[in-house]
Amino acid sequence: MKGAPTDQKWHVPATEDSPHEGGFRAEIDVTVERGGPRYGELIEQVRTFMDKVRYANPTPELVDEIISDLQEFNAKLDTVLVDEWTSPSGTRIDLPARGNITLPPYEVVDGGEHGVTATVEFRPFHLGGNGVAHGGHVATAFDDLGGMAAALNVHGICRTAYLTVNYRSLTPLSTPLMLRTWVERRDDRKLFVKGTLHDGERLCADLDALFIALRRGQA
Ligand SMILES: CCCCCCCCCCCC(=O)SCCNC(=O)CCNC(=O)[C@H](O)C(C)(C)COP(=O)(O)OP(=O)(O)OC[C@H]1O[C@@H](n2cnc3c(N)ncnc32)[C@H](O)[C@@H]1OP(=O)(O)O
Repeated sequence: MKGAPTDQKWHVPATEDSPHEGGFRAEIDVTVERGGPRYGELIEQVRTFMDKVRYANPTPELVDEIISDLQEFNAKLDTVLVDEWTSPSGTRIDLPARGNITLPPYEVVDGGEHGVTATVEFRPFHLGGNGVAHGGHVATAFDDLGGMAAALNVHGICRTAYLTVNYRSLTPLSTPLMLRTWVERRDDRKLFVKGTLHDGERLCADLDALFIALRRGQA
């Protein structure tokens, strides 16, 4: 098996309280409570673990030991799996990147119909090569924060139709960067979104994207 796990049950069926099956919910059930007060520390430990894995050259014995520890952690989490809408990872709006472990951690400093401004710091595990960020992770940050600008503009969830990132200069790791996104033009359900990523005064990348506002109940 390469590239994706095929032996996992990822699908959690909808219930009456969570009638989302087959769809992309129009609202996100955000929270500052699920997972408890130390949930952010858990996410941070996971990110730190990924940083270490990216740069470690472990002995085979240490690999055996860590696999065994991870199997124990995974068995613990197997007992508390829920659906994507109620998992704190992605819905904890009080945490960087809503506690979403898959996103580069960002902190929104301003957001509204006019756009979003956030600080973002690519972690050591976001390495592309030669000590700088992988372009795909830069695109991920733009997708999420571009999508957020679109969502705030229409007060509803939007989907990416296209996303063009121009890489203007290298994007450093472990450095607070400034990411801005805004809706430049709206044409009914089409939101033309622009964005920039800066390291101080230096432009690292910019964004040209189209997001489509979903119709109610649209998958
Ligand atoms: C606190 C919480 C924060 C919440 C913040 C959370 C932010 C998360 C953001 C993450 C966003 C994602 O990654 S979403 C995942 C990545 N994206 C996807 O998987 C999308 C896959 N594609 C689709 O599902 C679909 O193609 C859609 C939804 C994009 C569009 O389908 P549709 O709804 O049926 O609409 P459709 O009629 O086709 O298109 C509507 C209009 O847009 C135009 N259009 C559509 N696609 C394109 C295109 N690629 N390039 C040009 N134009 C296009 C059409 O010509 C049409 O124009 P006209 O004839 O009207 O003029």
